[in-house]
Amino acid sequence: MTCLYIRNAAQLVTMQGNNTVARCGVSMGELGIIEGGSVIIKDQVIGFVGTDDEAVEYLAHLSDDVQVIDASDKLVTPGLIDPHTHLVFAGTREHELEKRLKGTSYMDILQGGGGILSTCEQTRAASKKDLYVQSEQRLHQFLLHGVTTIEAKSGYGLTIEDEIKQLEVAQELSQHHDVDIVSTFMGAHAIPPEYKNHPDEYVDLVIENMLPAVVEAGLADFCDVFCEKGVFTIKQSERILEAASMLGLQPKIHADELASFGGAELAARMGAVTADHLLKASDEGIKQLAAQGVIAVLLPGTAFFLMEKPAQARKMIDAGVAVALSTDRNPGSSPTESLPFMMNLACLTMKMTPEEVLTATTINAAHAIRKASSIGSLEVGKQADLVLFDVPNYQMLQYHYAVNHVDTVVKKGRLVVQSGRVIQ
Ligand SMILES: N=CN[C@@H](CCC(=O)O)C(=O)O
Ligand SMILES: [Zn+2]
Repeated sequence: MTCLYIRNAAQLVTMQGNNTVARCGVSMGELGIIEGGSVIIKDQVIGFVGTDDEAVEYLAHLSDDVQVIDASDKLVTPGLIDPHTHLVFAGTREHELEKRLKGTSYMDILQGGGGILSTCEQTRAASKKDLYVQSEQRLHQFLLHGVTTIEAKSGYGLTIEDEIKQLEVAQELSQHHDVDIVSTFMGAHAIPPEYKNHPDEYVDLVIENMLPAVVEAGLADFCDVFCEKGVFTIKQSERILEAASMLGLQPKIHADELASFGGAELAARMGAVTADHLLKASDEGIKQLAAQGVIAVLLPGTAFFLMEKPAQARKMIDAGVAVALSTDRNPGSSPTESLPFMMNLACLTMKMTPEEVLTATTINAAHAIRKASSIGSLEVGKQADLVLFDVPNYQMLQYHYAVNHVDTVVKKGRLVVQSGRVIQ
């Protein structure tokens, strides 16, 4: 057997420490850096993490062949994790950008039958094959940006068949692509046009038909709801998430994105795994998220692209909320796979530190999808997902911004990106 020896990194960001729960407060600033650090991978798993002198000693006792990757002028981190995407959908919505630039709001577009509903129309019309091919291209982009695991939501089907179709495509992609996918059922992403005048009947359909079908088919781990003024009410969101929890799906909430609506408070009350967006979260909501250990998944690219004020990340971190970051990849409010650019925006628009953004896209993002026991840090026994960035230190990722610094990606111990190109 051949093992992979990543040698002598300028900086090795391990995220070692107490990783039993998501990090909050000062521990979001602790990266567990080893200067001149090395990692040795055997059989998809990390076998050694330490200084290069220690690595040489460790290798002396191994009889395996060794493939060496010299990382001496590079930054090495855990594979980045994106805990909030709407990966599987058909088509694009560039015409909406022009409308928004001229003053029409995102919500006006949705309420006029466009936005999510126009993607829903295109997704319903698309074959599984089409959806697979379009989503696969997005996954390639994620990988090129150092992302090795993502969460992906349904929510552009809004019928049982079309929601299942999206989730099946995500499952097939996860089986065949190097990026791992964790799935979330989001039948409550919008009220479909056929239920426009009786939304509670759609909520009943989600609860009585869609949820059991999704669970029966084993297609999702989480359930999410777009809890927002003009979309799903607090009461409707609560009903759906309670029903989902009863069936074993863990709750997540699109909360307080466009209006202060009590979404953060609902997330805390329900013990949701995450509350996402939170641009308009109230002070009380922030306090309750901290008290209940709900992870805030912040999406600075969405605020940027919708030209809204970003979430109050500093206030949240100072209040003790554990923060994760994500692209929110979708065709309307965040058409990008660049998680590194989201990290830049988190620093530059929300004043998160370079240390905090790395925590938010590794170990805290792993907690946000309940995968922290296997990914999110470089520790012996964990899955060997790593990124080599062509920079000498972690601060450079935020300073030399909006540039893709990814050189090499290792997924489950295998080289999948080299010199910035996907290896087929
Ligand atoms: N806000 C709701 N859902 C997505 C946007 C989906 C879309 O516009 O297609 C979000 O998280 O931003
Ligand atoms: Zn979203």
